[in-house]
Amino acid sequence: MSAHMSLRPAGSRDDASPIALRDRRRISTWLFVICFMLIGQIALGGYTRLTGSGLSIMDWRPVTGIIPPLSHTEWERQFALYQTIPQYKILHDGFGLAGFQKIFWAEWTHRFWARVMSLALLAPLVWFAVTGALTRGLIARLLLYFVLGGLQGAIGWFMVASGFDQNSTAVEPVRLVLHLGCAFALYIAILWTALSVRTPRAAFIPATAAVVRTKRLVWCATILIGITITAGGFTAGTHAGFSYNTFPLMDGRLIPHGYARLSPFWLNWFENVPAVQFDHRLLATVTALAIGACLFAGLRTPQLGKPAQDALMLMGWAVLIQYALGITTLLLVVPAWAGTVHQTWAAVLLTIAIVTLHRLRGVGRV
Ligand code: HEM
Repeated sequence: MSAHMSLRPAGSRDDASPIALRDRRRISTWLFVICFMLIGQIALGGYTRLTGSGLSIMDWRPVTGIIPPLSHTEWERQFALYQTIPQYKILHDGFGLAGFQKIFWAEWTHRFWARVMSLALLAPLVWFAVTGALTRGLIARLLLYFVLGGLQGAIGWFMVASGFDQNSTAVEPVRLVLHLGCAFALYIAILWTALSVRTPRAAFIPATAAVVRTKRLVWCATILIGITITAGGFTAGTHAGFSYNTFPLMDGRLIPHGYARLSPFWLNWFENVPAVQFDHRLLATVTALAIGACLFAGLRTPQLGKPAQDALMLMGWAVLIQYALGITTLLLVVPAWAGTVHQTWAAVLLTIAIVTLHRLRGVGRV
């Protein structure tokens, strides 16, 4: 927050925002909590997928589904349903009711957390709206996020349903990526709103050539993070992390044998395991280099100001950690903990990139 704003008494309105300062703090803190909960949900989603738990609840009851089985008969009914799908026979055959309950609770917790989040968004939204703390524009935007959250639940079900098919033992990779991509898109939107409510007035940064170049680089790096995350979704969806468990070579070669096995060529990027894994490695490397370029340009440009430079430094550390987590996941052949941390840290890296872009909003703006 700028010194200009902090000099104003609590409850006063800043020129750039019709919302009172005290309310802005409360509203943005609430939205940051939602963001934090969303990162938790991304982690839970990763854990559910990596433990093979995602197909354990075979019906979709958005409201009453909050109640887990309460009797032995109901547990048996749910288990019997699960035993009819191919995944049970291939992945979990003979694991008994206790084994089923374990995977059930993972999926149930993922769905439960989604319901808790929707309440955590709706209840304060109604309160803030009724007490006049929100502008009409913000109410409309937050209601839209609520609806999109519901849609995300429906997309989740659309993904899960693809795993019940008689010919499949897992969900369709494209649907997995859709579910993951929409989660990240909604997360970015809520985070951006939270940041903008907290700091409606962007700090002025002179639009020198070096500043403009750095901002463009940060945009490129952020888009690359998004593309690498999508490629990570296909890596997870096709189970590509379970082969070629060496780095940097894949089966002794830089570009794996059989990269272009499928025809038409573009199909390899989505369905061909060696190509999918190679692409994710390559994109991750290009992303890390792009962030390195942002740092190189940004740290030599004092006009950017300390907040933007600090964010750039964090981005550098975050991508190094993410790269190392990716290699760890691969070399250890995707244990649930490593895959979950790798997926969750992708959200942290994206968060830092969005915060950096937000701090660069004021380039050329007086
Ligand atoms: C900027 C760097 C990176 C980003 C943003 C990133 C992002 C992601 C994401 C989001 C996923 C999970 C997608 C999902 O669960 O649906 C994933 C999966 C994966 N990534 Fe990365 N990744 C990066 C670097 C790397 C590197 C360097 C490697 C290894 C060389 C790697 C190996 C893997 C593997 C093996 C999986 C599949 C794990 C599984 O089945 O759960 N990643 N990545």
